[in-house]
Amino acid sequence: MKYTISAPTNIKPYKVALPTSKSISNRALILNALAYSAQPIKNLSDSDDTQLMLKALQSNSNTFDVGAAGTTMRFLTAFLSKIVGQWTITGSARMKERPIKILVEALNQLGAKIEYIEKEGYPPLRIFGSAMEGGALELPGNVSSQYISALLMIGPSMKNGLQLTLTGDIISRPYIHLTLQMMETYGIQSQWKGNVISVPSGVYQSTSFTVEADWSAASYWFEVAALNKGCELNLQGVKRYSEQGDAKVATLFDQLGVSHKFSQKGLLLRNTGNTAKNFNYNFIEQPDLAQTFAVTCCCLGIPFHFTGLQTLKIKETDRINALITELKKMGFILSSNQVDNLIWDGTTCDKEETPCIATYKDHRMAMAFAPAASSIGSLQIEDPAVVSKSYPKYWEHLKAYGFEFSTKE
Ligand SMILES: O=C(O)C1=C[C@@H](OP(=O)(O)O)[C@@H](O)[C@H](O)C1
Ligand SMILES: C=C(OP(=O)(O)O)C(=O)O
Repeated sequence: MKYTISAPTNIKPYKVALPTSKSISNRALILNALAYSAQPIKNLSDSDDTQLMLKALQSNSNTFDVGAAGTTMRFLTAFLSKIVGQWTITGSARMKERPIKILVEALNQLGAKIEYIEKEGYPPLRIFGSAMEGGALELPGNVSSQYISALLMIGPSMKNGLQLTLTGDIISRPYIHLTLQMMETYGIQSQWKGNVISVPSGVYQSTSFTVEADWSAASYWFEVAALNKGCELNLQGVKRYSEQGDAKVATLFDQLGVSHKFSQKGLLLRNTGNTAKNFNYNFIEQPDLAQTFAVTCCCLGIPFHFTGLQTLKIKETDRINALITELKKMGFILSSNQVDNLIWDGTTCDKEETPCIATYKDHRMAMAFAPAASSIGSLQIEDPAVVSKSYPKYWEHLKAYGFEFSTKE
């Protein structure tokens, strides 16, 4: 299925009921389970990734399919390792290509027993769960922070707690801080000094928890504001002092012609039209924002140099190549060292008349490209249902704002 999306003809102020964060929801579900808490989590995300976590935690089966949900795969692998029994965990075809060896080796060193069912280093996994000893461990911090968050959350349940020494350049740090901060909400205080994180052995306390709105989802609305002259939006539910690293989107978009103001009524965005000449940024702490910025900068004609993208190749798709291929259809020639950067120096080529954007089973490809209809008139988005991974109501909200849609099978 494909959507053909056309730019809104009438720009009117719009209030966006943002979805809540899948990252926070999935941590809350694991911490609630570890705390044996019967208290409900308020505002739990309606995303596929969170619904898959919920289903797994409520299931009586010993086999789990987590689809394309990275956090669900990584957090559940650690969680199941400390529960006595034999478990199988699998996922989508792409999940079977996303590495998990660092986490598996760490868990095995801490006393778990995990085997690869198909390819060494990748899901599916067979987990023989048991009580874990814990203790000191060295772990690369430069591949995925999700391995670290997964280990930290089960740290208190290990006999000797956990002392993780992170090696290499630590990526996605805000997600690790988010984990530690949520563990503290559930009664366990850890320490992060230099590259060592220490978690004491202990017992989580049951608590009520409310999930806040998702700053990564908010980024697509900053893009809408940047690409529509006269645009005024009111984003509901985002916290000003959030632990979500993607909250950085608000100040970064100043350079892309969007002002923001926190008020009692919500976060107010306004198109100012004042844009920078170039945009250079290191996305090491906000990897999920890279696609939003690449598409916005191209549409605004702002050359860019992005660094810190070393995790993009192992996400839902190889996001570096997906961006290069799809932006070319819109007339923009990008380049990359195929490791950690993405550059647009302003070079253009002929644009396809109505570009048909492939989404590679990646929700963020669909969400980042759709607002580009405002700058090129119209475009097509393939497999639009992918957005349900983090933001199921995205299309409904874009329609309500004024984008026009037609469907093709
Ligand atoms: O912990 C989390 O909730 C996440 C961590 C990040 O992954 P990496 O640590 O693999 O970069 C991020 O890209 C992902 O969307 C969610
Ligand atoms: C990378 C992402 O998710 P995950 O790694 O949890 O699948 C994402 O949502 O952009």
